[in-house]
Amino acid sequence: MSRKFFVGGNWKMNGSKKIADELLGHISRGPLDPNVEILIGVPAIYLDFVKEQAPCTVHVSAQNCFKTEKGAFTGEISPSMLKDIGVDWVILGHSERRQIFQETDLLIAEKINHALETGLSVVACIGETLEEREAGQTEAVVAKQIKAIKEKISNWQNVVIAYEPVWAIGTGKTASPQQAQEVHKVLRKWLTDEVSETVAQNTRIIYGGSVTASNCKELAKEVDIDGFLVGGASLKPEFIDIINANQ
Ligand SMILES: O=C(CO)COP(=O)(O)O
Repeated sequence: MSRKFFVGGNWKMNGSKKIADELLGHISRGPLDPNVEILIGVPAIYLDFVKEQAPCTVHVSAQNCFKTEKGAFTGEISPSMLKDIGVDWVILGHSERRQIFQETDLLIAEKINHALETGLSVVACIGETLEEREAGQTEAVVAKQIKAIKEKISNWQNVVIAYEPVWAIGTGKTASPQQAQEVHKVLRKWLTDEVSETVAQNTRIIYGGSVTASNCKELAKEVDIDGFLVGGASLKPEFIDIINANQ
């Protein structure tokens, strides 16, 4: 199994130049496990600033982008603009985009396709709400979300899947290692059945939702958890401990 552990920090709409300097300071001082691929998802306005200073081993990522190269789409940024400033990654389909900005499965899939075609790598987020979980629909919901993506893309090589149950995001209520593993396993089986065994074995499936320094080690032990997408704790020094969860 060759999946490199992957830890992303999603700053969401937080930070300032001063805070970015501080966070980059923590990351630069490390120590960072060399066997971990690291990403920071930065507000678009600070991408250039952060890119200038981040260690070259850390991927600097956008948190969103649109589905076309250019045009009359006021307020949007395109994958080719990201490439133009040297940003090679984007987080797409985050539940906050889905819920607050009403992004649909189809729009997200189109964005992922265009980002990949432009040469970006993508962290593609999926996950069920509390209501859906309580109704026993978790597997059906994540299958529907991943299917929408599959229908628009042909190459999974530059895709990391982030399973982020909505009820665990920003709530302090982490999925237990067993709960997370169960869904990751379902997703890997889905990839085996619907895409290929190779894609299933090679695609990282990372977990997000109230990951902290104190719960990351237990989560990291699960066979199908290949890393994390971290919100709140990525704005704190403990992000380094989460990067090093496997040590
Ligand atoms: O949404 C998340 C990462 O994208 C998770 O956020 P929290 O870690 O703050 O729960």
